[in-house]
Amino acid sequence: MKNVIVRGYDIPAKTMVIANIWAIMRDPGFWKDPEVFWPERFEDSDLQYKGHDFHYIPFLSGRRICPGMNLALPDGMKPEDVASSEAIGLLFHLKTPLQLKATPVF
Ligand code: HEM
Repeated sequence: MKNVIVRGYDIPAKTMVIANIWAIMRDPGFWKDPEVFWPERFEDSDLQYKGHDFHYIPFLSGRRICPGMNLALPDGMKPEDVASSEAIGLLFHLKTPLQLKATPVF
């Protein structure tokens, strides 16, 4: 590790640098009306969520990227079908087991 300068800022070796993802994903330089909830903005977009488009990183990027990124609800299952109530027992556990659908990335 060594001291570095990033965009004019001196970063001493061993400094913990935390990226402000909240601000990045609301940067008006990249996003039209960034504060507006407007999911349709993604409809005809080429943006990828896989950590290569650095202004759109809901699962982060790099080696600590979310490993659950490619999981989804099984076909035909709706969010309201996910039951989170517990069954009685010594330890609490989900009454209905969670189901996961994995999608290959490569
Ligand atoms: C829409 C759903 C999800 C979103 C937006 C999401 C987002 C994220 C983000 C941003 C991180 C990085 C956090 C950080 O380092 O500060 C992360 C990490 C992680 N996510 Fe997710 N996640 C989602 C679903 C899931 C699911 C379904 C699983 C597991 C079944 C999962 C497992 C993990 C784990 C284990 C990490 C830690 C990875 C590490 O630190 O190396 N996530 N997620």
